Amino acid sequence: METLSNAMSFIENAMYEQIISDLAINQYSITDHFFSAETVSVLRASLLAKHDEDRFKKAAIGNRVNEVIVKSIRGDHILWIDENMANTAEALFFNQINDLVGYLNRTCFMGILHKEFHYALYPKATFYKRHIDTFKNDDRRKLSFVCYLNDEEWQPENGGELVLYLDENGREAPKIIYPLPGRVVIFESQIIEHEVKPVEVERLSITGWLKTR
Ligand SMILES: O=C(O)CCC(=O)C(=O)O
Ligand SMILES: [Fe+2]
Repeated sequence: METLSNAMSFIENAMYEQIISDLAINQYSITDHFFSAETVSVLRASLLAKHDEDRFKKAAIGNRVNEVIVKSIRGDHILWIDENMANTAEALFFNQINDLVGYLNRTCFMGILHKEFHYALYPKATFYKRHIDTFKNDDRRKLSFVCYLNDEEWQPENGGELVLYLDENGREAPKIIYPLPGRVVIFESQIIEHEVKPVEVERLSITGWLKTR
């Protein structure tokens, strides 16, 4: 039987603590090697296999009830990932996400109840113009999460930087982030405007949201 002290025992996780403190101070966090090289490599293979099977769709703007495809705003192709149908790679992904969510809820009472994730592939010359991740008719998205699945040789000239438009004492301060493999960027969905710069080389990622209610 589980004793009370077992139930309450808690192992502090330095990586998660860093994320929590970065989010509290800056409203965003960047974590390199959130996923191991092995996990990134199986997730990339899973993304590419499903893309080859033609399962991706052109991404739309708006939420699932009122979406439209506008190539002048975003040009990525996406595929939603169903946790209940996860393959081995996706199960590794969700294990780690669920661990993070459990930690956030236990330590910060964040009240994350739902999550949604999709693969994204940005073909050459596509981009995602400056936007915010919450919808007019739905503000449940609390934290935006992006994980990059590009290969190890990713170069700055490949483009596709994520730019976060931060506020520094009332002045706009763009923060440029390269989509390096295994890197995870988490930010406040309701606050931070951001964009994906045009890509020169196909750019691979998983994007998702941790949601309340
Ligand atoms: O891929 C990224 O860096 C960000 C993607 C994004 O902003 C989105 O899908 O809403
Ligand atoms: Fe976004």
